[in-house]
Amino acid sequence: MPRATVDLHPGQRPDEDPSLAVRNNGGTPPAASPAPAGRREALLVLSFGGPRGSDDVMPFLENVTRGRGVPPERLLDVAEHYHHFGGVSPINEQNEALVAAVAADLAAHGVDLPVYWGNRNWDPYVEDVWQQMTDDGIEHVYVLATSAYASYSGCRQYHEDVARARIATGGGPTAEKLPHYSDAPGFVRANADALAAALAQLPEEHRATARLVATAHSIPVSMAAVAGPDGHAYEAELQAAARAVVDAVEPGRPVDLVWQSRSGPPSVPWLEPDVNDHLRALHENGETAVVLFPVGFVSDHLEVVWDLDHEAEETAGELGLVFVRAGTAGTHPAFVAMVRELLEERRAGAEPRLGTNCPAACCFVQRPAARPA
Ligand SMILES: CC1=C(CCC(=O)O)c2cc3nc(cc4[nH]c(cc5[nH]c(cc1n2)c(C)c5CCC(=O)O)c(CCC(=O)O)c4C)C(CCC(=O)O)=C3C
Ligand SMILES: [Fe+2]
Repeated sequence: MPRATVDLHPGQRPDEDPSLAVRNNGGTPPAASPAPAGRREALLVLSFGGPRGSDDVMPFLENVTRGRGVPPERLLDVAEHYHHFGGVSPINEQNEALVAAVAADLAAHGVDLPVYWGNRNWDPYVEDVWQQMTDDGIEHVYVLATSAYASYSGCRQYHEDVARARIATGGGPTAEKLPHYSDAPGFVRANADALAAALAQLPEEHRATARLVATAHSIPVSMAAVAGPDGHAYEAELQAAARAVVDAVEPGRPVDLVWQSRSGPPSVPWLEPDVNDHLRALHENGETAVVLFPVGFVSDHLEVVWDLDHEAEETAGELGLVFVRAGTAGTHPAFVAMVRELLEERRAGAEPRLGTNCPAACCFVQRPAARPA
């Protein structure tokens, strides 16, 4: 079966072969050569997408889960979460705000580069924005995925989105995905400031003792096993990010990493423990207050505003746990500046200091075949 992705060999550059979709350096540093002078370049913020109203919800969910073996009961459940907000996902507004903040920051720093936005699962689709960039004469695109971590869902699938868009448009600009950035100082700073603000919201008597709990989207155990070049990079990067965020607030304070928003059929194992089970365990251990910080998400997605602010908060309430949920990176100036730094590092052809590049072949997951209708 043909694959809709293109792998580069270590050290190979997309410029050498315009049919190659995504520059991916095979785990070696990118070639230390600056962007060719006069090349028309752009930044693309590439995201997940989300519905804009109730009529969009089911078609959006069908886009997300096509061929993924997600049971219909789970889909109806998640549809209800969206309907609770009038079918409007918060993610679109958040991406618009990020694009505006990044464009303003680039302009303020004299970087003359247009910023585009496209999604995997909903309008504006990546295929359409690719056509737009082609029509605008863009020759090369740097791709910022709105996901900070390794894994098929958070990294590899965004490479596939670019490849699909290039196939749909017969080429268009060459592209390189900026590295995932969970360890970039700007990302850590943004999350640390949010965590500090959340701690400050706690009643005084709980501030020093509240349990700090980082959360991230659960993924299937099989997907976690092949994340990153040596496997398990999703969990490892999350552990490191949770640690770094807490250390920036209060060095050495204990932190737990737990999982939220599991999907898929119950028969398929996903990363555990679930955040709600973890809250119960904390309560049994005598904890009285908890600060949750969703370091696995770059903005307050539906999973954050529903699964944490509604479900986890309710669990905490039942247990009598004092509960505060910290914010996400969003448009924190340090996070916005990080985007410029990642970009400038690549444009200058400098040795990369920030982020992690996945080798071309990692994070592949053998998907179950689509179920017959
Ligand atoms: C690792 C990861 C991220 C973080 C990295 C990244 O950001 O890319 C993420 C983000 C997101 N996931 C989102 C929404 C959904 N994810 C689903 C399903 C799934 N997610 C998975 C993983 C991840 N997902 C997986 C393994 C599945 C099972 C199906 C499959 O194998 O692909 C489903 C189907 C219903 C369900 O079962 O939940 C929905 C609706 C939204 C938009 C939210 C909004 O509207 O604000 C965002 C940002
Ligand atoms: Fe998801």
